[in-house]
Amino acid sequence: MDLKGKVALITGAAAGIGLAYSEELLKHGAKVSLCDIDSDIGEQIADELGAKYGRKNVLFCQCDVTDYPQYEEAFEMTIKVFNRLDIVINNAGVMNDRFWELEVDVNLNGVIRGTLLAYRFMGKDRGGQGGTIVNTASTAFARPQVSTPIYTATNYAVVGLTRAYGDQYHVNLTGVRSLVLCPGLTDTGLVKEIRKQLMSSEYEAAWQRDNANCKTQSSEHVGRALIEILTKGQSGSVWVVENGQAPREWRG
Ligand SMILES: NC(=O)C1=CN([C@@H]2O[C@H](COP(=O)(O)OP(=O)(O)OC[C@H]3O[C@@H](n4cnc5c(N)ncnc54)[C@H](O)[C@@H]3O)[C@@H](O)[C@H]2O)C=CC1
Ligand SMILES: CCCCCC(=O)/C=C/C=C\C/C=C\C/C=C\CCCC(=O)O
Repeated sequence: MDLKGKVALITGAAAGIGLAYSEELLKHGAKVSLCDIDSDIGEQIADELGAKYGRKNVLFCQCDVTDYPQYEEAFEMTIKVFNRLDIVINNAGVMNDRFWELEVDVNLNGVIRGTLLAYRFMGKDRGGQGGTIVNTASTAFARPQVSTPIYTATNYAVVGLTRAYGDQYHVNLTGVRSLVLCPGLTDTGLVKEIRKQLMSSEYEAAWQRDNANCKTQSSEHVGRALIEILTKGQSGSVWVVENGQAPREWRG
C-alpha cells in the first residue's frame, strides 16, 4: 500500500503505540489525525510532529472513544481538514481490571464505535471510497493474561470483531479491509502502578508469571510492524508482534 498522501485517523495517538503509529505513518508520507482524550499532551505532540513532518500533515482532535458524538465529530473534522479518509486505527486502550466497565467501554465498545464510524465515512455502500481499519489488540488474545482476565476478554473480542468484519463478504459490500495487530509486552505508559490495575493485589504473582518469558519491545518497533501489515495484510488477518521480532501472521 502506498501511504503517500493517505489520511489516517488514529485513536490513543498522544502516547505509546498510537504515537509510534502516527510518526511512522508521517515518515511514509501520510497525513494523520491524532485523536486522544488527553488534549494537553495531544496538542503538544501535534505541534512537535507538525514541526518535524509539516504542519499541514498533522491534526489533533480531542476525542474520548467512549463518547460516540465526540468520536463522530473527530471523523467529521478529519474529513473537513484533509478532504479524505483512508485508514482508521482503533488503538486507544486501558488496562485496569478494577475499573472493568470503563475498560470494556474503551477497549471493546470504543473499537466497535470506531469501526461503525469507519464504515459510515469510508464504506463504498455509504458513498465513501473504501479504506482500511486496523485494530490494536494484544497477544493476550492468544495466551490469556491470567493476571488481567477482563483485559484479556476485551482483546479476544476485538480479534473476533476484526475477523468477522474482515471477511470478504464485508469487503465486497464496503470496500473496507480490516486487520488486527496484537503486540506483546511493549514499553509504554499503559502500566502506571500495576498493583492498582489488577482486580486483586494478590494477582501480582500471576502478573510476574504472565510476563516472565517476554522480552519488552519498543513502541517504535510496533510502529514499524504497522507499516508492514498495512502493506501486505489480507482483510481479516491477525498479526502478532512480540519480543522485538518481525510481525507474523497468526493462523489459529
Ligand atoms: N503496552 C503494551 O505492552 C501493550 C499494549 N497493547 C494495546 O495497545 C494499545 C495502546 O496502548 P499503549 O500505547 O501501551 O498505552 P498508553 O497508555 O501508552 O497510551 C494509550 C493512549 O490512549 C489514550 N486513551 C485512553 N483512554 C482513551 C479514551 N477513552 N479515548 C481516547 N483516548 C484514550 C491515552 O490518553 C493514551 O494517550 C492499547 O489498546 C493496549 O491495550 C497491546 C499489547 C501490549
Ligand atoms: C504476556 C502478555 C503480553 C500482553 C501485553 C499487554 O497486553 C499489556 C501489557 C501491559 C503493560 C506493558 C507496559 C509496560 C511494559 C514495561 C515493563 C514490563 C515489566 C514487567 C514486570 O516485571 O513488571
